[in-house]
Amino acid sequence: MPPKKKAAGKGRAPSKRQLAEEFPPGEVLTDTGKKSWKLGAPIGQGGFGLLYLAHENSAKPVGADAPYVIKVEPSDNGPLFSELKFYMRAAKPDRIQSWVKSHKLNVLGVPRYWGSGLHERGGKRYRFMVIDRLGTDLQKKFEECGRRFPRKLVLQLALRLLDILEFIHDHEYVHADIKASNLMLGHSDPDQVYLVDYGLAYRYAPDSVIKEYKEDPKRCHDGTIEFTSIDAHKGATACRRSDLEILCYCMVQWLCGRLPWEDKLQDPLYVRDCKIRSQENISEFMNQCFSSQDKPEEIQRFMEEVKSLGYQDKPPYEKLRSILQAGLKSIRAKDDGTLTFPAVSGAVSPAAKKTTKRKKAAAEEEEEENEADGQPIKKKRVAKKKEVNGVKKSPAKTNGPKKVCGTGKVGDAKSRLVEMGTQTSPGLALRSRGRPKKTSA
Ligand SMILES: Nc1ncnc2c1ncn2[C@@H]1O[C@H](COP(=O)(O)OP(=O)(O)OP(=O)(O)O)[C@@H](O)[C@H]1O
Repeated sequence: MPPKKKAAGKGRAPSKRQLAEEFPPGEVLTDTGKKSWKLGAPIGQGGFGLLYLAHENSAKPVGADAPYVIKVEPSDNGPLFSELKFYMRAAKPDRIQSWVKSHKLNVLGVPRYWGSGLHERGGKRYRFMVIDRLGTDLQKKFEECGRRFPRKLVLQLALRLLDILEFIHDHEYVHADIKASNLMLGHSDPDQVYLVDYGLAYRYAPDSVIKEYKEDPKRCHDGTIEFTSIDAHKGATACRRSDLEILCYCMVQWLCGRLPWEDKLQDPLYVRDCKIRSQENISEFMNQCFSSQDKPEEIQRFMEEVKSLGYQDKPPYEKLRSILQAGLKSIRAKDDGTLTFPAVSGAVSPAAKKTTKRKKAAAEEEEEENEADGQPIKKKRVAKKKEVNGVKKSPAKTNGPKKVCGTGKVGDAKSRLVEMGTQTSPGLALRSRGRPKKTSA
């Protein structure tokens, strides 16, 4: 990550973090490999930047069928930087292709990286990254399905996620923020699911040397509060077992609608203790979540297996797959490669909370600035004007997990978007992927 901005001197106003301005369709960006890309309509907004449809540069305008997206952020914000590192190390198309081949997969749900670079406009510098364009996010599907996914679908999603996790773990990274709003269906193939948002991804084994377990009180509860791992609650950096533990909580939420600690997400110690207790007595946890007729035995077995993993252990991916396959067999289902979402209209849920590495860094940076200015440390901000480039926007609805401990700026940016549509489609108002506005811890 580029160096953090130094704290402003006493008496100086805190420096303002920039959000990317909206570029007009047709803007041409040239990547570090000298390849030119043309921007189309913006289709999403993240914490610090915008996401546009894109195509290789040509005389034609970029249409609704564009196969790529470009994420653009002001270059001195830095947040795209760590995500970019992941994509450059792990997600080059030939690397993914050879993994798919050697592991006999049909597809691997990691968006491919096509290029990146710096772009200047109006005297400002922007960082950009080109990746595959994807479709709807699973949080939206979850809400549409009345916050329940059928067992077959959950087991299929978990099988896809095991493939993805095995790949990213093998490339020295853990994701650390798996959840429905970070899972997106393919744009051209909605039966594929992709894990996105590597802003929190952590390189747990740089140059194959696995990090030691170490608790850092400043990092406690990193991640999305309802799903984050016990390791993260304790302030340890994420490891391979953390990703699997997070996956367990996602599966349980998808199956039964809610996790037992969801009523008190504003109390991270309570959430941590509930998770510790559930791990100590998985059978009791299952009783809390499921009725005796609905209890999915494979989830309990999966959780027992994950619980047995040490901090540095490599997960037994194949064994975990076979547990999920046994679950499918027990309901006389097969992983037939089709993801079927039942059509039920569901209510929008209360949002949960999260701290991301990038937002936490931003919060810390802002704290430094405030401290240096002699101002009280604020983690929550009042929403700012809801306007993008002169166009008034309604605040985005939050239908997914929220982030804890922010500057408020991410929420501000997202609150300028309108939530619409079922796909990230051009012409629709921008919306966030169910990633929620932040609140203070
Ligand atoms: N590859 C993609 N194809 C299509 N839409 C995408 C893709 N990746 C992300 N999006 C959409 O763009 C929005 C912004 O994504 P982005 O990863 O920048 O933000 P975020 O994850 O919500 O925020 P942050 O990473 O800053 O926490 C998402 O909410 C999603 O709807």
